[in-house]
Amino acid sequence: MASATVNPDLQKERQRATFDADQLTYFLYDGPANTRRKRYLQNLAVQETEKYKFRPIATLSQEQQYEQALMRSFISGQLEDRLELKNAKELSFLREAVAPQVAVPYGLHMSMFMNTLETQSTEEQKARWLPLAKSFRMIGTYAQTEMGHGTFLRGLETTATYDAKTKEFVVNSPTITSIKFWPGGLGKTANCCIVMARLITRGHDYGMHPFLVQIRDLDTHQPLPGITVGDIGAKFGFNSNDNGFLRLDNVRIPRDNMLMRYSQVLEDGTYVKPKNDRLTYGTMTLIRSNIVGGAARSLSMAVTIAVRYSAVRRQSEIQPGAGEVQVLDFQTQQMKLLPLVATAYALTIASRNMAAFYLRVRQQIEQGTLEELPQLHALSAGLKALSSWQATEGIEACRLACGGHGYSHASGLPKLYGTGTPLVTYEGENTVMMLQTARYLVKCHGALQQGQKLPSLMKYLEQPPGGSSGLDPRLDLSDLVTAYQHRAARMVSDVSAKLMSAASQGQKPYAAWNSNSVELVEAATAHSEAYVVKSFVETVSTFSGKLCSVMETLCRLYAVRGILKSLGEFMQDGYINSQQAKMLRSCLADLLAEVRPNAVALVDAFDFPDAVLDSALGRWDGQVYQALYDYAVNSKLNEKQVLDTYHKYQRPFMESQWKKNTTVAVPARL
Ligand SMILES: CCC/C=C/C(=O)SCCNC(=O)CCNC(=O)[C@H](O)C(C)(C)COP(=O)([O-])OP(=O)([O-])OC[C@H]1O[C@@H](n2cnc3c(N)ncnc32)[C@H](O)[C@@H]1OP(=O)([O-])[O-]
Ligand SMILES: Cc1cc2nc3c(=O)[nH]c(=O)nc-3n(C[C@H](O)[C@H](O)[C@H](O)COP(=O)(O)OP(=O)(O)OC[C@H]3O[C@@H](n4cnc5c(N)ncnc54)[C@H](O)[C@@H]3O)c2cc1C
Repeated sequence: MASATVNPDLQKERQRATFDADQLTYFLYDGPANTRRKRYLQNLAVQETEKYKFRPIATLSQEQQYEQALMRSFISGQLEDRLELKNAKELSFLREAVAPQVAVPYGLHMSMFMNTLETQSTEEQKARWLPLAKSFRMIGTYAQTEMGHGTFLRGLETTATYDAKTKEFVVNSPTITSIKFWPGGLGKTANCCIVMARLITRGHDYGMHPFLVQIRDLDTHQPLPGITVGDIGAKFGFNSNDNGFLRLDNVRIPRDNMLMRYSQVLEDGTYVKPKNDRLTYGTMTLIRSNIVGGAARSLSMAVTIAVRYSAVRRQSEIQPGAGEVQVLDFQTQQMKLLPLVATAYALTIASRNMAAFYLRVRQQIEQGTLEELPQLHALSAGLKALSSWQATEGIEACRLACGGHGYSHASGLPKLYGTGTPLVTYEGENTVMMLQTARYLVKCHGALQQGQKLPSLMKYLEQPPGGSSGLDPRLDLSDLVTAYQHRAARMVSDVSAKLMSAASQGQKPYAAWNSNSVELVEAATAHSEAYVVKSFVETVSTFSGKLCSVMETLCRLYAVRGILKSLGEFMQDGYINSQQAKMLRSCLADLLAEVRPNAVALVDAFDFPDAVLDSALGRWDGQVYQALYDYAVNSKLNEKQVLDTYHKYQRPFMESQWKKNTTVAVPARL
């Protein structure tokens, strides 16, 4: 990433780094060869996309955004074919550079639709559908959420009623609230979808199951009879995606359009139960695992922008008369940004472990072993929630840390927030996800009380209550992990005790659950944080040399900042005492100062090309003022010096005001 003139402050930042940022980049992208390949693909994608001179997406109408997103996918498709790309990671790097932070209408086809076909269809169904889906003859989406229900899946109202006479299902949206609402790409792009509907056969309702429903003609793209489909209108962000609605009026589909890998309906209408009825939820679990990595990447982009800008931005003095300083030299600015750099790395590492765990359990499921499914569900739900909360809050904090220019779309930060914040809601609303994790934690606690052994991830709950932390100013990494585990174990134990005590006083379990749900969410958050800290510590311990010491410092910063944010939870049972709390506060200041010289190198290591950051403030060369000026000059409003609106509205308005006082003498020039 060479540039003719790099801002001297950024240049100095890079020279003063105490470690080789490339080594960290190699870690992030799995070695030098893969890094070179990633750079090659992204450079190519950027060069190709630049030819189209796309206008910034924020300046476009909803229709234009949708059109631009489709064009970007078209460019990506051409490149993918030319390069014969198959590898999932390579595809994701290419697509990231062709459509940076653009929610493309085929997103749901390529993720949830394909995955549901692959994991929930029989071999015969796969043979029938996958070639059509892979060649984009079928373009699908995942239609689960309805107007009335997104979270409570047992409340879905869409029905698929089996008609044994014709060997068909009749799929129906019986009420306004049963209309499918929100699925990505559903409005205008998809010609079919997985409809999640309540299966009814022989008069019995078996709950939510997946069905393949064609909604548009494969040739004319016109909606089929019985289908009312469209776009749901402008949203907070994501406007390049045609999130849609779908109303099904007694639409008939063949029996074998039900995805029958796990449960089946035989020709005579007999229902065959799955081994575990939660297997139907499998696609959501995959996407939740992926969201952890997506959240980490969005936050990494935001901190890259904010840290580089803070190194370039000079404003105010620290020492009177000594000249204006880089705003990154203010301790308060370091406090805003450096823990977020640490968070970006912490989540990146956790997401890798999450992905590996997902793959392992998925392989077991393929072989019919479901033992680790509850653990996978609990971990993916908790990490999905934690990572998307931390990333969303972090992106907004980065925007605020960039002052006025952060508010401009030129900063790239509003776009990151717009595509980042729905992660909190979709694929399982975060509070609801934390409560799922809490449900598992309480179960584990109960199992422990009965003397059962816990799975490895939960072993830490076995530690005896009480005790005190060994934390001292050396901030031993294992002491930090133990502190997080102790806090989570204590919170799980406390809230479990409350539930048991409520039960012994005759309170119904559901009522006790609800009246303790704030604490349950807190306990699940503590558990998820303990996992992230442990993953971070275990990973940095595998580094060596200067990189190791830089990453250990960053890891300490993440952990110490987290303790101080929730200090009450660590001190409640006296595990951390007030002396240690004081000590941690001064350690935090030291850690900020220690990370400061490496701040720019740490974000450089994420290796985002400028086009991916799409930010005037986050440019690699630091030429932010020229970029901001270019962005301003290119505003649509500047295309003409005097706009038609001047004659249409402004002038008549001014004249109406002049009439009120005709005696004012108006000079030719002011
Ligand atoms: C790019 C992306 C675009 C976006 C796309 C979307 O948003 S698509 C739309 C995304 N929409 C959403 O994400 C919707 C979010 N809502 C849901 O996922 C569910 O309705 C629910 C989990 C909230 C409750 O479900 P419920 O009422 O059926 O559950 P319950 O609480 O009564 O628990 C029963 C048992 O099931 C277990 N279990 C649950 N889930 C899983 C799982 N995945 N795996 C394994 N197990 C699971 C649970 O642990 C419990 O086990 P236990 O303790 O009995 O042994
Ligand atoms: C950009 C975007 C894309 C989407 N894409 C798709 C898609 O492709 N396919 C699809 O099917 N859906 C999609 N969705 C829908 C999404 O999955 C749902 O919005 C999500 O699951 C949350 O459900 P909800 O909207 O019903 O929220 P609600 O459940 O109504 O949440 C409202 C509030 O109620 C609280 N609440 C609800 N239940 C509980 C509970 N049990 N305990 C405590 N609090 C509770 C929540 O915490 C929240 O604060 C998308 C949504 C968005 C924003």
